Amino acid sequence: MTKLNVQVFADGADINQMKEAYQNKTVDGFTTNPSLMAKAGVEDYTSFAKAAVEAIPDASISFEVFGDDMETMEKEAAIIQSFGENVFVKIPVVNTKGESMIPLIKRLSEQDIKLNVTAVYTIEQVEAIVEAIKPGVESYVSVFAGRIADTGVDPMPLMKQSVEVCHSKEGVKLLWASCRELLNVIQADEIGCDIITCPADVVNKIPNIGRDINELSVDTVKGFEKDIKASGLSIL
Ligand SMILES: O=C(CO)[C@@H](O)[C@H](O)[C@H](O)[C@H](O)COP(=O)(O)O
Repeated sequence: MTKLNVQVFADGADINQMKEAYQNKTVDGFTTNPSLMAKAGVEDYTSFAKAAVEAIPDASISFEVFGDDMETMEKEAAIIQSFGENVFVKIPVVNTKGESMIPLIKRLSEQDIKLNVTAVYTIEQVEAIVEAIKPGVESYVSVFAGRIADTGVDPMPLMKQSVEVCHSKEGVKLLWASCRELLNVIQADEIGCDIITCPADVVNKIPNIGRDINELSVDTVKGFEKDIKASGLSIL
């Protein structure tokens, strides 16, 4: 398989899938978010996070605050940070009212809290976040490339510029969020992006990287043949 420089994280909140990916060493780290936790049926945030950290004691794992104001987020950040050394606290760059969370990001980073700043869509946001982070504190900037692509806009120019800005500060890594397909892993790798977080279906396709495309026609018709046999259908 082609050697990747980009680190691949698993994006999800299914504890069994997370444990399996950790044990099989298929990914380098993990990210969760409130929507993924709801989808996975998480019933108790703290129990879920503690169980995840117990199962994954030494790989990066991000948990997001739920609050919508800086005071609540700051209290939640202290709790999330206490879950483990390998935990990154996800803070959105703005709240639901569109208010900037940059003052909080600066305050938390100054306390050496490892942050994953999320919901990032513009180079101005990337610049402000990187400016707010304390040099040397390991931190991620999560740019939602897939959701940008969902609007019909090519995210690549922003991702390339973001690599430059993030790497201008010691400790800051660019994280490609909302990955849509395996091709995004290759794109992230080629531009020098540090991390891409992928849903399980993309993680499962990683072994396909470097596969000989010439084999695919025969494989495809074999698949059709299998389904024809299973269906019992015939033309003649
Ligand atoms: O942790 C992060 C980003 O740091 C991720 O969980 C991030 O929230 C997710 O990749 C995105 O929310 C997924 O986006 P989408 O596929 O739902 O559009």
